[in-house]
Amino acid sequence: MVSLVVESPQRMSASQNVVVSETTRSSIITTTTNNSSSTQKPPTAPPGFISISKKKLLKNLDIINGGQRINAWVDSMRASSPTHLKSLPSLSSQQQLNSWIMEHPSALEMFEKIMEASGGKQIVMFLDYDGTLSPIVDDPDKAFMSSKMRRTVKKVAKCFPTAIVTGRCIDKVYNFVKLAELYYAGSHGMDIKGPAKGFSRHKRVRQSLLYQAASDYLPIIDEVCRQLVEKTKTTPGAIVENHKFCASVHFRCVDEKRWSELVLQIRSVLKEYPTLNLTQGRKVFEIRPMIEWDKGKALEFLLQSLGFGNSNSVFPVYIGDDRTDEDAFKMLRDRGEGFGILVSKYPKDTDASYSLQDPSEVMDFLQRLVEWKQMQPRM
Ligand SMILES: O=P(O)(O)OC[C@H]1O[C@H](O[C@H]2O[C@H](CO)[C@@H](O)[C@H](O)[C@H]2O)[C@H](O)[C@@H](O)[C@@H]1O
Repeated sequence: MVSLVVESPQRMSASQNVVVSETTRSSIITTTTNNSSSTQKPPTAPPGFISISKKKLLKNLDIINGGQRINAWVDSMRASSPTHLKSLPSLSSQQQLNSWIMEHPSALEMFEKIMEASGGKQIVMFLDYDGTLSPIVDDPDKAFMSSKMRRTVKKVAKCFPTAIVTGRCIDKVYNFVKLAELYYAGSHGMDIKGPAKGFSRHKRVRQSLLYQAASDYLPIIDEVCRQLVEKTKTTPGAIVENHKFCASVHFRCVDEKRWSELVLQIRSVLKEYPTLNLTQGRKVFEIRPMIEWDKGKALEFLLQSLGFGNSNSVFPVYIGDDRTDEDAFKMLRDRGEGFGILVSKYPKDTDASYSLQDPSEVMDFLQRLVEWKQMQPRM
């Protein structure tokens, strides 16, 4: 049994409540209601009991429940984006790593075998952005991809239909990638665009809209982002990003001592929005509409748009590093077509079949893919 370093072990909804039984509590606390008439005095509690109004009791219960939830969030924040296996004894961590690698071998080492498995089917490439095409950095606005990576992705797109699937909004990711020939699924797949008709390699053309799964949420996300900016401004290092159909609150640069304060701030905003979900990525909270749509659904939608809906002649390959990429890995496993590659140096619980260590290995893999394609006889 391998014990794993999991980036965001819990997927919790902001509206999920830990239920504390009132029956148990009533043995130590008696409650009084606020709707008793002004002439009626609330009954006094017998000696040894505390008298507390129902309103106050509910508030206190919420603090107790909230406290438990906040600790769970902070634990999960601590586990997010591990950078080393320090907490594990070195020998066993090496054994764990070896055993994980056996289960999720390097996509570079298995390259020939993977290509053999594609068996002449149409390869379609899906690429996550942060941590996959660009290295993870402190400032999300400075997550640039290298020119070499851009040239490589450009070559990949000449060989195979290629899509960027990201948590960021399309405009932001486009500013980093700058390739009009790609498909883009932004806001965790809730905003999908394709290369514009009449696309020219020489001039920038607007992508054409294919699907927006959460268009109703646009004003809500805008409002929530404004409130989150306001609420978190007293927490140094917190960064709020508006991704149009979803939002992110970064804690990579927030002092660990202030994490619970940040969770409280986020929760105090989200409690007014029961249709939004709170999940966690790499040192980031993700706020998303509570709808049945994710990167896996976006992948399926794109395959359908490309004419491979029920086809068994397609071989999709998805490369990603984060928790939200798991929905796409799972989709491929369930379809029994293609496979996922997880970008990680550390063992993680994943539905991906293969692994690559970091964006530079992703680039090597993509380059080999292009070379392999160029060697194939033309049909
Ligand atoms: O789906 P992705 O493209 O992987 O987007 C997920 C989040 O990526 C970005 O945050 C991550 O990268 C930042 C820059 O390297 C890093 O500072 C942060 O800690 C990472 O979580 C993006 O800024 C987020 O909004 C996305 O949700």
